[in-house]
Amino acid sequence: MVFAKEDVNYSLYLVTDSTMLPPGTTLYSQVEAGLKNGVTLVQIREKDTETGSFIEEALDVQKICKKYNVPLIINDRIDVAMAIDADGVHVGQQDMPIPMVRKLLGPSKIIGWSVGKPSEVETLAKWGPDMVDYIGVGTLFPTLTKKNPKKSPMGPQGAIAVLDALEEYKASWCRTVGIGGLHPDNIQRVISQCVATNGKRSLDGISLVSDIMAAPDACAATVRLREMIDRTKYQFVDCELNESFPTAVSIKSVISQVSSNRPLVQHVTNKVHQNFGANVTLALGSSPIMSEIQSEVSELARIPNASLLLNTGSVAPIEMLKAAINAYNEVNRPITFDPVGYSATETRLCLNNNLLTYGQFACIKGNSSEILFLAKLNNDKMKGVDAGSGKNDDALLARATQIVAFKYKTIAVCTGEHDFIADGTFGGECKLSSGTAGVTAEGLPCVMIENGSIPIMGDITASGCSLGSTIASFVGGLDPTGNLFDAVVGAVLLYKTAGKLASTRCQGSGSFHVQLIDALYQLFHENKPEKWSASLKKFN
Ligand SMILES: Cc1ncc(COP(=O)(O)OP(=O)(O)O)c(N)n1
Ligand SMILES: Cc1nc(C(=O)O)sc1CCOP(=O)(O)O
Ligand SMILES: [Mg+2]
Repeated sequence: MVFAKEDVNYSLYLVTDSTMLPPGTTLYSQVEAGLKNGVTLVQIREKDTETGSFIEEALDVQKICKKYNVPLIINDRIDVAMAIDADGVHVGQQDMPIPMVRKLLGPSKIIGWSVGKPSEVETLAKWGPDMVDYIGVGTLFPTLTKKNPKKSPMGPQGAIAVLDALEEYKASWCRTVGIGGLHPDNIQRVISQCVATNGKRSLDGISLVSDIMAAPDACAATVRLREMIDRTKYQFVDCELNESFPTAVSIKSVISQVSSNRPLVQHVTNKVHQNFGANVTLALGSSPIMSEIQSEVSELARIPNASLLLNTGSVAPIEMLKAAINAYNEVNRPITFDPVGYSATETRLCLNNNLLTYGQFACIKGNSSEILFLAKLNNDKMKGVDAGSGKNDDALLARATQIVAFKYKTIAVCTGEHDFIADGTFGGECKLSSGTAGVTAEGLPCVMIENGSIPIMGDITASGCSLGSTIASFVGGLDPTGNLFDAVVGAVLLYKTAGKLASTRCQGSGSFHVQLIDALYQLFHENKPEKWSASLKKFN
């Protein structure tokens, strides 16, 4: 049987490995369980099997695939693929060159190629549409399955670079599957985030080994994977993600929800911010906990209305930070991410990029330098952890905010004299192949908040960090019917109004600290957003 290439369904692509079979299972039982429950493509990959046995196994797997009308791909071994008339092969950068593979297999067979960087896309584009039919984009996340890996994990941002290259080199025929460390806890985020910058394509499928091959119940594992892949809504927080334009009424509602729900706001943050952040949180009717204890993050995340503020000025070990991200993502509780001093040092850059790859954030907040760098629009080394030197125009900052929101499918906040807030969540929509239907960063909802400059804000410690506390309180206090964008915008409007009010009441930076907490407390409990001095306008 020859499968028409355009009919190949890459959505759930099982790659076999008999070295990880649980007791009581076989290569065939795992493959059949997968095929029965939604696997759409199979690759036999048995790196430690002699040729004779490999052919026998391949023939038996082929029989099962035929029962389910699913194509069979052979890993590495073109000779075996020819010998059993398989539907195609998958080769990597160190295997037989693609043009030779195509010459041996002929035009109708499916050829897959491992791709880890844009330059390899340029090569396949030069070969043209008759060579590579799909690419395995990886290694996305760390995995123990592939022995002596030659590539370090690329994360969703690395996959985006590969998708962008496919668009740049106009390789429209080439399909894509993500591979490497894919499991139910990250599949939806991968489908949601791995979108070409032009919005015109996302991954065509999820390819994996251990989640099925090592599963004691491969049927249940496949059912769960299939359900995750087919879900077109990535509800990473239990509140509304639909597009909104915040109003005084909607922000009033947010504050009422925060006030009645009294969220627990776990601060993992720098020492300078801890005390002031706790007092800001209390002023906002919320309950702070400054815990960096790894063993309790799961319990804290499960407390009703829990919210995590992850400020990477913290000195907590990265294992604790990752455990916190996992814990809150696992229960769909919001994480506000503040990549303090994002690029000030190599250490911070590496840490922040590692964490950005590791989890889904409800909000990413930064000053203009951090946001510009995250958006790759400004490679200037930052001056310390304060905003970089030089004045950036509003259009540039708005665009940078939209780019960050799009890249991480989050609410992005850029703070400065004017604040910019962009919503890149797409209402939680996530789909294989079609990307964001051509919607790009520039098309994202973006608002600008003005309130005149408040120079004294820069004369106290933790003023920027404490906006993070405010955002984390607001997003944590939402009801399930509350709107995430409303909460973030409301938090920034309140914080800026309080800063302006405090600056008129204080005698200097010392009293400004106190006045800022008083102003936050007063404005929050009054809950009259229509009277706030900070103004909001649509930036696009
Ligand atoms: C779907 C898919 N993607 C990538 C690979 C890796 O292939 P390769 O780089 O050739 O490494 P080995 O699998 O041969 O170890 C794959 N097999 N399938
Ligand atoms: C076969 C393979 N190729 C990879 C690549 O990056 O090219 S990663 C990988 C193994 C993936 O196994 P698991 O789903 O168990 O993480
Ligand atoms: Mg190979």
